[in-house]
Amino acid sequence: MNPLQLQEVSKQYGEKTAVNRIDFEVKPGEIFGLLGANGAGKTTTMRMVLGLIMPDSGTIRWKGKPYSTELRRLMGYLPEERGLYPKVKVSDQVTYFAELRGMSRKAAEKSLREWLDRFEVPDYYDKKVEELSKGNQQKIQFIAAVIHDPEILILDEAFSGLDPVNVELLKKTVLDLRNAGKTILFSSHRMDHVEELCENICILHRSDTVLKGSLKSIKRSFPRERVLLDTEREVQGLDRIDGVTSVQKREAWTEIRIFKPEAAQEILKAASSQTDVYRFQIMEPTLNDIFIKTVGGSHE
Ligand SMILES: Nc1ncnc2c1ncn2[C@@H]1O[C@H](COP(=O)(O)OP(=O)(O)OP(=O)(O)O)[C@@H](O)[C@H]1O
Repeated sequence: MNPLQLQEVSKQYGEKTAVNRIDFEVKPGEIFGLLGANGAGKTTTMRMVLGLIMPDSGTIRWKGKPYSTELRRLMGYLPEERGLYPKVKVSDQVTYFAELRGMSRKAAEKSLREWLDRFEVPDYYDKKVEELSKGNQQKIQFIAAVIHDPEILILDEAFSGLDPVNVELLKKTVLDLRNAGKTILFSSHRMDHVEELCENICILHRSDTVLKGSLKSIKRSFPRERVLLDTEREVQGLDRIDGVTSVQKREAWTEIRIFKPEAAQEILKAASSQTDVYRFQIMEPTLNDIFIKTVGGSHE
């Protein structure tokens, strides 16, 4: 039985449907991607998973059981709206959160020191939150979500505000947590992060589920409409090939958008008849392409 199961879960705010019959399960050792444009229903879904709001209909089960306050200890949450107190010391603040989730003060202090060492910021222990940069406050918020070693972790825009080095650090940490068997619900507008981390995804659009399944199979179900071409000399006439939508020269290659699969072979023919071809690749769509195709143009 999977640790997190949602069946036909719906939530209304007055006349407004925020989430409409959402259905998914997350396995242990899995990072599940919850995606959607602004206002699609992601936060509402996460708040229901956390037991902060109750669904109007449908069921949510945590390790096979309905909600109880005991579950709070099982769950860790990194909210999109960060909630640290600026004037309070990191150690007081994080150990307080940990104690709320059932940890002893001593164990929380020990764990906090270990996390700060891991994130290479041991001296933050005695600092006030307001003394830290935004990105470093984010690391502390992350530690506050995981310090009590939760089994189910809900991460909403976990890497926002972080520089590329810190993004890698936190990404690796999330992968380590996955490898340790945690069940992770991951929401982000950064499709490249979702692509790197998630095995299965669900895309919401105006409260409805519009795409769900493994990232691999979703990608295979979309046409390949991008060709990368690198040649000795510039190839003439690519934009006149039937089925070509656009030709864009990048620094190291040319990217050609097509809407007919046959156009790819015509591109190769044209290129090899004119010059040496170093690279010709028909790319599968990126998650970004898929997202824009699925919800683009008509979100809130
Ligand atoms: N407390 C509330 N009262 C009334 N309407 C709400 C409330 N919370 C959310 N909504 C509405 O429910 C819908 C879903 O909102 P939700 O915050 O879940 O979206 P989201 O996918 O998390 O968006 P974002 O990417 O912008 O964070 C929106 O139309 C929103 O206006």
